[in-house]
Amino acid sequence: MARLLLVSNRLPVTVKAEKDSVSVGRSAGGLATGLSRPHERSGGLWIGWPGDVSRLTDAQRGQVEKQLSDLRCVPLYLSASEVSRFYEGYSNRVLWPLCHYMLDRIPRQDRDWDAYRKANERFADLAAKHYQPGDTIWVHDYQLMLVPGMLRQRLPHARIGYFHHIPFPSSEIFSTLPRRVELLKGLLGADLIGFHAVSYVRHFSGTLLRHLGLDTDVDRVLFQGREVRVGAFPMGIDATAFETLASEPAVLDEVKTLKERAHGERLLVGIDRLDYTKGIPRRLLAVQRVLEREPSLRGRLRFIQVAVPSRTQVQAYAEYRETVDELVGRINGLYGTVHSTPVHYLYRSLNEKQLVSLYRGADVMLVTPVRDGMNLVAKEFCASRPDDDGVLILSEFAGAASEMRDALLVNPYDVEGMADAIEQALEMPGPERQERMRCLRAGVKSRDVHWWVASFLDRLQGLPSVAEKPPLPDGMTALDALKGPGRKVLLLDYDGTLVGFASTPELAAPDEELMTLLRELCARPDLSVHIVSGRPRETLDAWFGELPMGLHAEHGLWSRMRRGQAWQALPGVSFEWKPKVRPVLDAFAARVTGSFVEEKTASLAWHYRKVDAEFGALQARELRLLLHEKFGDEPMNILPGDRVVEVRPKGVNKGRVVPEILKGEAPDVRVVALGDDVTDEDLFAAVPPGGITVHAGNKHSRAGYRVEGPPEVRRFLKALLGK
Ligand SMILES: Nc1ncnc2c1ncn2[C@@H]1O[C@H](COP(=O)(O)OP(=O)(O)O[C@H]2O[C@H](CO)[C@@H](O)[C@H](O)[C@H]2O)[C@@H](O)[C@H]1O
Ligand SMILES: O=P(O)(O)OC[C@H](O)CO
Repeated sequence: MARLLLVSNRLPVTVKAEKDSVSVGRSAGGLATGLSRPHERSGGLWIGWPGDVSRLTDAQRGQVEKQLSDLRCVPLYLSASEVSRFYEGYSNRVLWPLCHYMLDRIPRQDRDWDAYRKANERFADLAAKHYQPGDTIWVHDYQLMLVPGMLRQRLPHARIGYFHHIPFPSSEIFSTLPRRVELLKGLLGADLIGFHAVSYVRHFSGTLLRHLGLDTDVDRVLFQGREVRVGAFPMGIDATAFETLASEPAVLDEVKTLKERAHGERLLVGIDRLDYTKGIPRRLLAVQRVLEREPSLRGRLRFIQVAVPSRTQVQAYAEYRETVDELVGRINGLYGTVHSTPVHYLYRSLNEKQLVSLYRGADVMLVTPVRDGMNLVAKEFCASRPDDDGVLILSEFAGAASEMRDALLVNPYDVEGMADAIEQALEMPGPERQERMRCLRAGVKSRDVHWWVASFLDRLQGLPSVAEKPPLPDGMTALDALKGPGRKVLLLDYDGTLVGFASTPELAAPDEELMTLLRELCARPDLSVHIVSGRPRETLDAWFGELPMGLHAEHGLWSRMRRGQAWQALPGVSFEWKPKVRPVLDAFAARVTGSFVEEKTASLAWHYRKVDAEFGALQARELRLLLHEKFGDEPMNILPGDRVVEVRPKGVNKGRVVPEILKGEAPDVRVVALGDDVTDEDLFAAVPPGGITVHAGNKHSRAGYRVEGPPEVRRFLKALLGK
C-alpha cells in the first residue's frame, strides 16, 4: 500500500492537559476512525493542528510531541493570530457560512484572506517536506482549499486528493466570494476532488464553468493540461463499532436508567455541535408547537438536546448559544411543571458510551440542520439501533438525506411541518418503525467509513499519475527547435488563438498590436503565414485582405492562397441540409436569450457566448442531441466549439488546406500550427511529421505543446520573430 500523507486542519487526536501531566488521545470523530487503519497500515503521516498548546510547559510540550510522533502525527502549531485570523476568521467567518448559504453572516469586509493563504502555505510546506516519491497525499476540508494547488506547484508529480466535508454551494452563492477564482484554482491542484453528494459535484462543476470557463465532462475537467476528477463519495461511519457498543451491558444499563428517570415520557433526542447550521432553534420551536397543539402530550414528552461547545470565540456562535439558551428557558417556562421539564439541555461533549446510550434510548432522533454537508449523527443513531427501533427525523438539507430516504424527511425551515413529523414519529406503528430502521441500518452498514475511505483512495490511486500522463509541455519550449534559417509555414487559427473571445463575432476584430505582429511575420522571407479560420471569406478579406498571407475561410471550404488571388471552394461539397437545419437553430436562438445564429456559405453556427455559461452549455448539449436525432443521416458534421455549436458539410475541415498549402514548399519545410478549438485538431492532425503543434487553452488536444491563451500565443509569435 502506498504511504498515505493526510493533511487536515485538526489532527485526529486531542491533547488532554491535566494538572501535572499531559496526554494525547485519539479523537472519536468519523475521520479519525475511518482513516486510522489506512494511516497505520500505510506507515504514513498525518499533518495538522493539535489544538491549543499555548498553556503547556516546555516539558509537557515535549511529552505531547513524543506521543504525537508515536502516532505518526506531525503537529503544525497555529499561533494565536493564526487561530483568530485563519481558523476563526477566514475559515469559520467566511467559508463556513458561505458554503452553508448564510451570506448575511459573512463580515462586510474580510481582512483575513492573507492569513488564510499564509496558513495554507504552511500546511503545504510541511506536507511537501515530509513527502516521499510514491506517497498519496489526501487533503481535507474547507480550511485548506488552497493546499492542493500549492502542493501541485511544489510537487508537480504527486498524487493529490482533496475531500470537501461541507456543502459546496450553488455557483450563485460561491460567486459572491471575492477570492472565488483563487480558491477554485487551489482545489484544482488535486487529481481527485471528492464531495459528499452529487448535488455538490454539480454545483462545483457549474462554478468552474462560470468562473474559469472549464467544462466538466461527466467526472473530469482539464486544468492546465492536467485531468482533474470530481466525484461524490458519501462519507459513512464506523457502523460496527456503534452497533457493538450499543449492545454492551453498560450501555443497556444506562438506557434503562434513562427510561426509568423519564417516568414513561417519550424521548426525543438532538445531538449536535452548537453550530448555527444545525437548526437547533427551529427544532425547539417545533417541539414547542407540538406541546401547544397537543395538550395531551404535555408532561409526556422529554426532549434531550445535547450541544457540544464549538468555535466559542466566534461571535455568531456566542449569539447562537444565547438564542438557544433563551428558547430552552422559554419553552420550559411555558410547558414545564413541578413534575416535568420538557427540554433537557446539555451544553457539553459526551463520551462514546453516553452518546450511544442516548441514541439507543431515543424514541425519536431529531437531525434537522438548515444545511449540512453530510451529518454523521443521523448515521450513528441508526447504527446504534440493533433493536431496529426508533424514528429518524432528518432535514432534507443534510447531505445524508440523499441516502437515507427511509427517514421522515423534513424541511427545517417549516416549523409546522416538523411538528407534524414529530407527531407522526410518535404515533408510528411498530412494524413501520422497524421496517424503516432496518432499511436505514442496512444502508449505514454497507456504506460505512471503511467503504468511504476505500472508494476514495481506490479511485485516487487508480488514476494515472501526472508522471504517467504528463501535461503537454509549455509551447515556449518549442521555440528552440524553430531557431535557425530553415523555411517555416505558420498556420494560425484566429478566434481564441490570436484574439480572445468577444461578445459578438464582429467585436473580435484584430487590434493594432496584432496587425503589426502579422505584418512583421509576413515580412519575414523564411516564413509563409496562413490564417485558417471558421470565419466567412468577407470577414477575413476585410481584416487581412491587404496582407501578403494565405487566408482560409469556413474551416477550409474557401481558400485564397496568396494576396490578390481569387477565393477557391473545395470541390464536391453538399449544402442541401442547410435550409432544413436553419429553423432548428433559429428556434434555439429564440428560446435562449443572448444566443444567435450565424450563417456562412457552407455552414451554420449557433453562438451562445453571451449566455450564462452553465445554461448555455446545457442548451448546447441539448441542441447537439436534437440535431443528431433529426439529421443524423445528412452529409453534415455537428461540432461543439468554444461557446458555439457549428454545423458544416461533411468532408470540410481545417486539415484539408494543409496539403494544398504545402504543394509548392520543399519537403523539409517546418510547419507550425497554433489553435485552441476542436476544429483545430484536424489542422494538427494534418501537420506532417517534424511539425510543431501548439494548443492554446486547456482542452484535450493532440497538439505537442500548450500555451495558456491569446496573450501567450502572441508572445510565442514575437519570440519567433526574435523579439
Ligand atoms: N455533544 C456531543 N458530544 C459528543 N460528540 C458529539 C456531540 N455532538 C456531536 N458529536 C459528534 O460529532 C460528530 C459531528 O459530526 P457531524 O457530521 O454531525 O457534523 P460536523 O459539522 O461536526 O462535521 C462536518 O464533517 C462531517 C464529516 O464529513 C459532515 O458530516 C458534516 O456535514 C460537516 O459539517 C459526530 O461524530 C457526533 O457523534
Ligand atoms: O471544530 P472544528 O472547527 O475543527 O470543526 C469541526 C467540523 O467537523 C468541521 O467540518
